Amino acid sequence: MSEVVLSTGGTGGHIYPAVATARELLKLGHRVTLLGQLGGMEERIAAEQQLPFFGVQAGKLARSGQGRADPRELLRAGRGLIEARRFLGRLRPAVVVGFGGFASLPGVLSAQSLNIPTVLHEQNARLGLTQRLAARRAKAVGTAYPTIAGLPAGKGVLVGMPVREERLERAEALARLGLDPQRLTLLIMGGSQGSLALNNVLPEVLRAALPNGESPHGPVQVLHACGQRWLSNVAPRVADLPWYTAEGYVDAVAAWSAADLAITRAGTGALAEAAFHGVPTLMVPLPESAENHQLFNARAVEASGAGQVIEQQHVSAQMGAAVLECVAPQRRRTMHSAALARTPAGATRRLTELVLAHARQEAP
Ligand SMILES: CC(=O)N[C@H]1[C@@H](OP(=O)(O)OP(=O)(O)OC[C@H]2O[C@@H](n3ccc(=O)[nH]c3=O)[C@H](O)[C@@H]2O)O[C@H](CO)[C@@H](O)[C@@H]1O
Repeated sequence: MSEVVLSTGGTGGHIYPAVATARELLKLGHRVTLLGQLGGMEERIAAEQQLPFFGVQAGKLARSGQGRADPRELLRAGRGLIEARRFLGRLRPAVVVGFGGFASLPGVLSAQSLNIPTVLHEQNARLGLTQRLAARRAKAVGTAYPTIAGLPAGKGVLVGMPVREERLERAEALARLGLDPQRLTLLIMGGSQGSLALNNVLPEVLRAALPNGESPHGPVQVLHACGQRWLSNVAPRVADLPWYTAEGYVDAVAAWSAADLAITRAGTGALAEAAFHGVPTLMVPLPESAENHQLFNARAVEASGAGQVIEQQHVSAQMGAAVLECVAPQRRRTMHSAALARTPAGATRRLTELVLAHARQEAP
């Protein structure tokens, strides 16, 4: 049995893979602690999931990946390093796993300074800032994509992105969501908060592209997960369209099980779920994502044949035609197979195995 510390925080994209790995380690009889920012989202999620948590201060080393950091943030980062070092020095875990994001930095760098083995998980197709600082001294970097920009040679091991490996029958999923089984289902999912840029244009673009919800390849319905705070803006604009449903937040397992095609941002969480469910995606990368990593994610999926990139400034002009092309049966089948070929099934298990392979053996 090993003591494992999982260092994570900041956004769901960094936290949920850590939670999945922690659960798998517990199942195997190991001890785990989540290490993150005091008062961060990770502290709340750890409590909900009943996982032990240790909080330290954390600070951003750069503003959105560019520019100089705020000196107060640097001070917090420095204090976090001292606090994490003290904690790890006492606990002496067999391995520390870093999931990226500024909140994971104190745990990973202080583990490396104490010669505790570290393994990283990079969720995006471009190595994030925290991971760049830690990759050279890490034992290995588990990756969600086959090729990662900025990764030192010989460190990467493709494990995939941990996702909820649950699937519903299409008919059951459609019934749960109150959707019509006779229509193809187009899911719009902008990320956990929705996407203002997609919300602003897609209702009108799709109204024009799919008159009465009809396409040359059969009737289509839209399920638009627009984000809770945008619902009062989006819902009235589609209230007269019986084939267009706007929801603040949808049950992701049901939505992906029902979908035949999706329009998404290019966060790895959503893209990995799309692959698990075999759903082709028209991806609109978030231009403001740190160091434009979503464009790297989207290009990787596009290269696999499972999706198509439409940059944000071209959504109004190009999305309608792209949807009509992708509902054509032959194109949809090809993209569906390419999506399934990217399945992240087993990612949690593979990452856990990688972590344990580098854990220091306890003295007999
Ligand atoms: C803005 C930003 O920088 N986002 C990053 C963040 O993703 P972030 O966590 O913001 O977004 P993702 O697309 O990765 O995941 C969104 C998650 O929300 C769920 N969902 C969404 C809407 C809904 O109605 N119901 C629902 O359940 C989706 O199923 C998915 O699991 O971390 C990811 C992994 O490091 C990165 O790839 C993303 O680029």
